[in-house]
Amino acid sequence: MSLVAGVVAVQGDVEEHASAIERTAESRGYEVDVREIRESGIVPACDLLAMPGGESTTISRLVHSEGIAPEIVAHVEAGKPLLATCAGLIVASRDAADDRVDELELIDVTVERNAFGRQKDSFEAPLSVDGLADEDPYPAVFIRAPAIEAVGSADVLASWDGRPVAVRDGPVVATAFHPELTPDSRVHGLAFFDNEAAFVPSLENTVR
Ligand SMILES: NC(=O)CC[C@H](N)C(=O)O
Repeated sequence: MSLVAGVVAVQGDVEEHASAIERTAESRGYEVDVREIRESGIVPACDLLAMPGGESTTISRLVHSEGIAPEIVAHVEAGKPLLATCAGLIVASRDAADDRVDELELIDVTVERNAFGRQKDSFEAPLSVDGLADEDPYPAVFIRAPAIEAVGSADVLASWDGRPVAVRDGPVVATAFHPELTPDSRVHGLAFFDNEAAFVPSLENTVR
């Protein structure tokens, strides 16, 4: 069984997501072909997608100018899984409160960019995340992270400092932190293989 995974690669920490996806798929016994997405035409062939951290205004501008944005929307509308992290969460949100971000409106949340204070620009926190394979705390790395300010129909999976930092909205799982930067692949596992609301075409008719 070989899966096709896409990592939105217009900007941001692409390699780390590609490695995390390979690790996660292998641990589940699947082969995976990871494709870096810098142009339109690749997303429709993908079973699952990651939109990484980086600089959200740049990622937003390029996914629109390259014609990738409507393909990501169609992927999610088809029920296929998307993991959106940090800047990816900002771009996928309903409202990022910044005119330079043209949101994809895939997650019913409002976010505030760079919301965790200056002394906390970068930090690691042990999080309790709903839906992970076990209950051990998840080592979450935050780098100039956004906060999720208002949650509509999305489910909150984890909070830190009284604010939601991981959510699920149908086939989309999104985090304010960077699950691709730690060897712990449970968040990728949740987003791609354990989300009952998501459909992975290549795994249809296989026992997960
Ligand atoms: N690590 C990140 O992805 C940071 C996101 C960045 N602060 C932004 O708003 O685009």
